[in-house]
Amino acid sequence: MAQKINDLRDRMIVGLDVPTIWDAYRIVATLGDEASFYKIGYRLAFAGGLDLARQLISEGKKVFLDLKLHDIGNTVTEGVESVTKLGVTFLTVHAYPQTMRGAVEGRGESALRLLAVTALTSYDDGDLKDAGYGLAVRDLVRMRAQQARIAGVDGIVCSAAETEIVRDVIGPDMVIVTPGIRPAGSAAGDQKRTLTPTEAIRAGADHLVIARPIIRAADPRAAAAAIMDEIAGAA
Ligand SMILES: O=C(O)c1cc(=O)[nH]c(=O)n1[C@@H]1O[C@H](COP(=O)(O)O)[C@@H](O)[C@H]1O
Repeated sequence: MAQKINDLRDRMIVGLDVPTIWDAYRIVATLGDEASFYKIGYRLAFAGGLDLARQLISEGKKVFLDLKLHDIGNTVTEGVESVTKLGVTFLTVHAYPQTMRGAVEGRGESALRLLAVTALTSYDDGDLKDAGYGLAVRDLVRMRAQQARIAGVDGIVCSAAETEIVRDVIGPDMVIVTPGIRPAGSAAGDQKRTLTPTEAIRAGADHLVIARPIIRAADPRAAAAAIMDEIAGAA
């Protein structure tokens, strides 16, 4: 796994889940060298976040564009083709076979890496049942990881609690990206499948996605530094 990640700092991806690009710039300035990789989700993507992505990339940061695309295959292909021109590192799509095949076609030979979201970390077995699924979380994650490997995407988004199952299915080359990370003592909020940074790294996650425990901390830089210390200690 280590060969996929050149810089230990890249293992921490900070979610810029803030309302405006000015709030995002403030966080990036505050974190300084503590963070090298940022995630832009819908909240910012619909509020100037694509320009922010280009700006961050021009400053040497890496960007994960979290759009969780899901549509008919042709529309996904065309959407992903547009994203390849932004220069972002990661893009999320939902792990439905048609969607993933469409996304792989749109990615083509570009440098964009596609991540397939298996089962959202705010879901437990009961939430999946409510959504009409007859599978437990772990079984759905395993099935979708298998389908993702066959479709040819580049990585999996799952809870760190499922890294072992997923690694077993996808082999050593695809990346595993885990949100739902909570340092000991921090509020889970709406997340249901959480692990600490240390547990996630020890379980084999390549990248940890963390938003509220950093961006809503009284001292975001200290919070990010503490998480990086945990990552370095467990890696
Ligand atoms: O694709 C994601 O990044 C994602 C997938 C998932 O299953 N769960 C999940 O929380 N996320 C994202 O990861 C971030 C987690 O944020 P916090 O719970 O505040 O750390 C949010 O931006 C979510 O949109």
